[in-house]
Amino acid sequence: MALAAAGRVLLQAGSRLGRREVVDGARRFANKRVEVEADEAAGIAVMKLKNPPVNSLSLEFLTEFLISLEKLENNKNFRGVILTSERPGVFSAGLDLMEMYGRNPAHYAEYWRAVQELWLRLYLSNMILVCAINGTSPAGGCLMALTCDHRIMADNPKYTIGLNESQLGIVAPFWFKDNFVNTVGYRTAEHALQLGLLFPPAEALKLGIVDEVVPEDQVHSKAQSVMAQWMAIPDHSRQLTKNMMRKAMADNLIKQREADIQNFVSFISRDSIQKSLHTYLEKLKQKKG
Ligand SMILES: CC/C=C\C/C=C/CCC/C=C/CC(=O)SCCNC(=O)CCNC(=O)[C@H](O)C(C)(C)COP(=O)(O)OP(=O)(O)OC[C@H]1O[C@@H](n2cnc3c(N)ncnc32)[C@H](O)[C@@H]1OP(=O)(O)O
Repeated sequence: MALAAAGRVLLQAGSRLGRREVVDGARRFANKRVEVEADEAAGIAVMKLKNPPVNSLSLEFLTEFLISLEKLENNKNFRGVILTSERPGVFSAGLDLMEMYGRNPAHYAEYWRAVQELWLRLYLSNMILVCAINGTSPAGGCLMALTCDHRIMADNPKYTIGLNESQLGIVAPFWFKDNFVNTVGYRTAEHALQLGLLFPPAEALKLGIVDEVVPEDQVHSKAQSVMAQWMAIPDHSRQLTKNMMRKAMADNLIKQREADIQNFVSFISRDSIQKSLHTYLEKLKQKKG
């Protein structure tokens, strides 16, 4: 119920944005920040993150992404989604720092609800989610990948993935942590989260953050072939199994959703945290100069 209500709010927000949907022979639809190549006959869609310059998860992006995902969820012909970046090199730079810096509490609350919604929708999706990680994927970008059923990363040592929040002076919330612990195990998570480590593909593979590393030009073909393997499993048994594995962790957030929002708002509003974000943003700017 809570999920459905939040979804409606996002849909309303989406229509307020007034984006015109572009339909190309019923096989492609796009809003400004997400491009969907939908092959209804095959039952597979490719969702491309398209929020330049670095696919940060801004409120507008989250709204548009959730609307696109819901369209696919509501069409029973779609059984699988491949998530990837339209801009090879960066899968996603994670949460949009500008949504968490210098805003008011009401904005922080709205933003955090949308971040929760993204995680819940992806984590509990009945569809098969394969992540084709064709670039760097820190923090919220890594979290998006962690919600998927299978992760394939491009073999480029320049790309990294992980939960680096502590390096920014912020803390990965409990549900980021739980998703990470369930993927890599407690000790690895404890170590990586405290240090805010980002891992290149080979190390990410060793730790189980990703399932496969393939040459950069094969990420998409590999994602398609993995999807074909998963599609061969009957939906009902796969979905029931997925739900059995994931429901408890998602319920844990659902039951304390409002408290988690309040925690986030009071944490992110602290002067000390705003100062840390300011310093980090300055560092990102200086890197350029
Ligand atoms: C007790 C606890 C209770 C409650 C919990 C509370 C806690 C808070 C937890 C919040 C969780 C947050 C998770 C996150 O996702 S935080 C975001 C982490 N992301 C990063 O650290 C990535 C930062 N970016 C980079 O490292 C690089 O940009 C990247 C490697 C991705 C790409 O490099 P490239 O050289 O290609 O581009 P840049 O020149 O660096 O960037 C281009 C412009 O984009 C801006 N930028 C980059 N990342 C972000 C971002 N995440 N959000 C907003 N903007 C971003 C960058 O500043 C450049 O801007 P301009 O200078 O061009 O204006």
